[in-house]
Amino acid sequence: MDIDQPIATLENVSKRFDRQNLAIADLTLKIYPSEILSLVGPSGCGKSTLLRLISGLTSLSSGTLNWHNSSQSNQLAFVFQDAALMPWATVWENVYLPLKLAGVSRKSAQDRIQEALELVQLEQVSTSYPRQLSGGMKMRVSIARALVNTPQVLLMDEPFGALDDITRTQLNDELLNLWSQKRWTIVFVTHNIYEAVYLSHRVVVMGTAPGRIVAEIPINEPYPRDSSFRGAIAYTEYYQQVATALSQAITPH
Ligand SMILES: Nc1ncnc2c1ncn2[C@@H]1O[C@H](COP(=O)(O)OP(=O)(O)OP(=O)(O)O)[C@@H](O)[C@H]1O
Repeated sequence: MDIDQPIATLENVSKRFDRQNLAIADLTLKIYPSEILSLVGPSGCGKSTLLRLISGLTSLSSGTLNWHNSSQSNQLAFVFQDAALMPWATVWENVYLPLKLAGVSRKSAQDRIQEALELVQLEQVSTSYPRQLSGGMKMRVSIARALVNTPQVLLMDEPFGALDDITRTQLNDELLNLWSQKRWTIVFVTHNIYEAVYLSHRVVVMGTAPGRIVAEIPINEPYPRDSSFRGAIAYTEYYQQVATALSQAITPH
């Protein structure tokens, strides 16, 4: 695949929920293969709406969304902040759910579930129930459930927003480690600037009223990234760049 060619292009996209509420206005964005793209912005600027537009869960009011290889639009997986696991079902059963819904038998699903659980290092707890797991482990189950369908594009809506800082840092590292193996395209919504800088090739800063892009900040730091990046001056400088763009984002234009 040509990495200079976007896999998806949103052009002049707007989303209006009702007459008063223009959630997103005239937004243009290209998404490239295997990139990690973060969306940051003040509450209500339309980050989740944009993710839902990309996923096709919400329809555009105007503009276009093109998947340049039509099969890619079918290979999306969503991860939400709330792990949303079935409490009465084991880890294995929770990860099996998308395959079950797709009509895959338990026997045929076995290997894929095993691989997904190994990826997030949960194969030891496959027979545990969600109540027996920590918040970080629940989120890993949620990620395994997204990965079991072998998506090409992961849409993640504040997946680590409810976790403590140490667990978040750990899961950021695990996500990058998984990404280096699988090279999905990831669109990642977060309120945490450090997280956005650490993970991303590109941080897209959105502003409110109406929801729009105010800055795109490339993070020109090679992968693999680790704690040495977190301690680097460049990390703080990127943080400042994003923070400055964000402070402009909340000023009406
Ligand atoms: N289903 C809906 N019906 C009506 N309005 C909606 C709907 N979904 C979102 N909105 C509105 O669209 C705007 C953008 O909301 P959205 O949830 O996308 O913002 P956000 O940037 O993700 O916010 P947060 O950071 O608080 O999660 C808000 O004004 C919100 O009230």
